[in-house]
Amino acid sequence: MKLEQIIKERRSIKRFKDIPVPLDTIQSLLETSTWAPNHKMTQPWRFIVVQGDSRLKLAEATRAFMAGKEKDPEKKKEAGQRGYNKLKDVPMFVAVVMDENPNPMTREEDYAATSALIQNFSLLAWEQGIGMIWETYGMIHSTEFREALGVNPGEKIVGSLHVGYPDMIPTPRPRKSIEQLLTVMN
Ligand SMILES: Cc1cc2nc3c(=O)[nH]c(=O)nc-3n(C[C@H](O)[C@H](O)[C@H](O)COP(=O)(O)O)c2cc1C
Repeated sequence: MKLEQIIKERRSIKRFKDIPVPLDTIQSLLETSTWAPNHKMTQPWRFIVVQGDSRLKLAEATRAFMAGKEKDPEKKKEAGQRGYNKLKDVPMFVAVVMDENPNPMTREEDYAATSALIQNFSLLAWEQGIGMIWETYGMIHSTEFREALGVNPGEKIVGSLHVGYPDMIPTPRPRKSIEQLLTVMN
């Protein structure tokens, strides 16, 4: 596949086949992804892969987080179960974690570099038939989720990537035309 085709055909995937993703493939794709541009070469990232039974830890953390947002006991249970169900069948999670640099400008540049890394990863995976969705749902900021992943104070979860072999590839949402977006200054 040409790069142009990979960029255009990649989609965010929410439904996955019940097939595990090989860890060595993911490790190799992450290694390649780290060749992202990075001002001052801070390399602020690390990765936490969650597979097998450990996935249920994240599902349980999500149950606790979602339940905690409701007051009514019945709604609590339902919200918790919805949260649990959203995560329980995800074949693999890759949490991309970034050091939060005390300098705000470096922190912003680090976030940009980490985002470039995630896009690298997503495109490389797509080339191998592996799909993902970059999730920034509320619980990535919660104590429950952070503790379940072993994320330290001073670290930001930039994305919880749900990774697996696509079961359904959604129709793309249209992009603005380049004519709308481009200003040329001669
Ligand atoms: C920083 C970032 C955070 C995202 N967080 C979520 C999310 O929490 N939930 C979700 O459904 N999609 C999330 N997405 C995926 C977007 O919804 C998706 O990229 C967009 O709808 C375009 O679809 P496509 O990726 O298939 O082209 C996120 C994307 C980015 C870049």
